[in-house]
Amino acid sequence: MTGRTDPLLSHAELEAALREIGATRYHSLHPFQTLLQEGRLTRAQVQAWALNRYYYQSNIPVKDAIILARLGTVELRREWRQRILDHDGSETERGGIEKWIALTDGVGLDRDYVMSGKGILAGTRFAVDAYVHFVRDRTLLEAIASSLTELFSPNVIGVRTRGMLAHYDFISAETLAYFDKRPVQAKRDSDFALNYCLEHADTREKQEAVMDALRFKCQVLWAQLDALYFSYVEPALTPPDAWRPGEADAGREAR
Ligand SMILES: O=C(O)c1cc(C(=O)O)c2c(n1)C(=O)C(=O)c1cc(C(=O)O)[nH]c1-2
Repeated sequence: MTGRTDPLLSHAELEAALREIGATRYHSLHPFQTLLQEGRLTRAQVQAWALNRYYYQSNIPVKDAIILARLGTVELRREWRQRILDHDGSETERGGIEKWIALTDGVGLDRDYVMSGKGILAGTRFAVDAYVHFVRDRTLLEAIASSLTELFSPNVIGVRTRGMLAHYDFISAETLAYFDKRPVQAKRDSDFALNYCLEHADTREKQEAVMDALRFKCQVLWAQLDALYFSYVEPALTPPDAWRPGEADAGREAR
């Protein structure tokens, strides 16, 4: 057992501890992720994933704007604002949110419905809102540490994209274009966040807080896939108010 009064970890030890948290808790290990990348979901189940994940995507620049406002120097803000640009885009470049809408278009969901936020699972909403509130309420160090799941995302994105393209005839490379730039962006962002955390966690207590923030964020991602699994795979108990297969399906007759 480790405690908050244990000695300070070296940078290498803290990094190894963070990587161990990812190796045992990241959403790449979730059964829903396995089904998704192995082509074992129906089109409707993939639609449920795309619809719910839009809520995560659309809140990423919101949480980054909260962090931005808490950063005390021009250099740090300049670094962090790139994250907001990546998602919100600009006059000349499509951002991640727009590309996610291309993804939900691609799987046949009505875009007004997707953007309205209607039909998303309560589990999705609670998990994503908890992430936004975490970066607002905790220390800046914890807020930055909670983005460290991105250390592990390039790998899962590669496996997921290759798997989906290979297994689903309704998925094209254009539909998944959102993921093209993410591994490079995620590496840049997580390298920066990791260095920040290694440098600023200068007591054992802060190092433990960084690890706890990463565990929390793994739970934010895991809980979203739990909600999808429970509601649309097994036992497939779709809650009242949640999207149902066939609803908002741009590929079929509107009802
Ligand atoms: O596809 C994925 O598995 C995945 C994971 C994560 C992550 O680990 O939080 C992010 C993303 N994608 C992503 O696209 C993204 O923009 C993103 C931002 C953040 C963050 O916490 O700031 N995580 C993630």
